Amino acid sequence: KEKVVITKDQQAFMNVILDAYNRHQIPPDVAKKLLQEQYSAEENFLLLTEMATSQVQVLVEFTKHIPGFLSLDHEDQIALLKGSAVEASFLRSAQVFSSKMPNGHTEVLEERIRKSGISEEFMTPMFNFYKTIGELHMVEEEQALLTAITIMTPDRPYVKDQQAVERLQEPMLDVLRKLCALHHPHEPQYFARLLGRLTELRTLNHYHAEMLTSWRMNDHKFTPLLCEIWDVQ
Ligand SMILES: O=C(c1ccccc1)c1ccc(-c2nc3ccccc3n2[C@H](C(=O)NC2CCCCC2)C2CCCCC2)cc1
Repeated sequence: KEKVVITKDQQAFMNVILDAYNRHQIPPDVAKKLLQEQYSAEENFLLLTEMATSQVQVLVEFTKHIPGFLSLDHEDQIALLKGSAVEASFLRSAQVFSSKMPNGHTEVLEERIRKSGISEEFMTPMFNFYKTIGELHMVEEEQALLTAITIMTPDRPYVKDQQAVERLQEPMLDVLRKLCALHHPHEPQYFARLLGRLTELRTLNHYHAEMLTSWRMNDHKFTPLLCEIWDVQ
């Protein structure tokens, strides 16, 4: 059984990503707000668009600190951000949902989300994703790396130099694999399960526009940034 060793360079690389991740996260105050009271579908949709708009802004800041990102072709930088923003917001939502809350609060939060206005058909896949992410009990390094790996996915639409993106994603996958072995020594399949969540994310991404336009309310207003990111309107 070979000893898993994280090199000093990998540790430094990891710290850059973790530091950027912790500095660029909107506070999970959306959960607090939701626990306070039940809002109408319109108010919830507005809350979602506000949260998602500020999350895209912090996602750009986080991404700029991923080693090598700023040296990519500028159009590819945009293609990677555009291609990963929805997945990053579901990943962040899952992390907010599975964060430690006082007893019974998660159930209230789930109830509020179920009644928020999202159409029924998307509840199961969304909560399946949230619960399987919660069951992984990721440490923050794993959360930060998983978000960075999601962003640095070579086969997003319109990416021209996929090899350049692969070269940036690989070192992050290497560190993540080692971290999984170190933090979850009794779960040899943990790394594979983590990457399996990225496949689930792509499924959610696949029907995100339909999810948004099927919110149970009439005119759905989006900010210009979200129209761009969400492919709506
Ligand atoms: O329909 C959705 C969608 C979004 C983007 C693209 C396609 C569909 C769609 C709908 C809800 C949630 C969603 N799952 C959550 C889990 C826990 C806590 C809040 C959550 N939310 C929403 C939210 O604010 N998410 C933020 C979280 C920070 C990062 C940006 C996103 C609120 C919005 C107010 C009403 C209740 C849920 C997440 C997603």
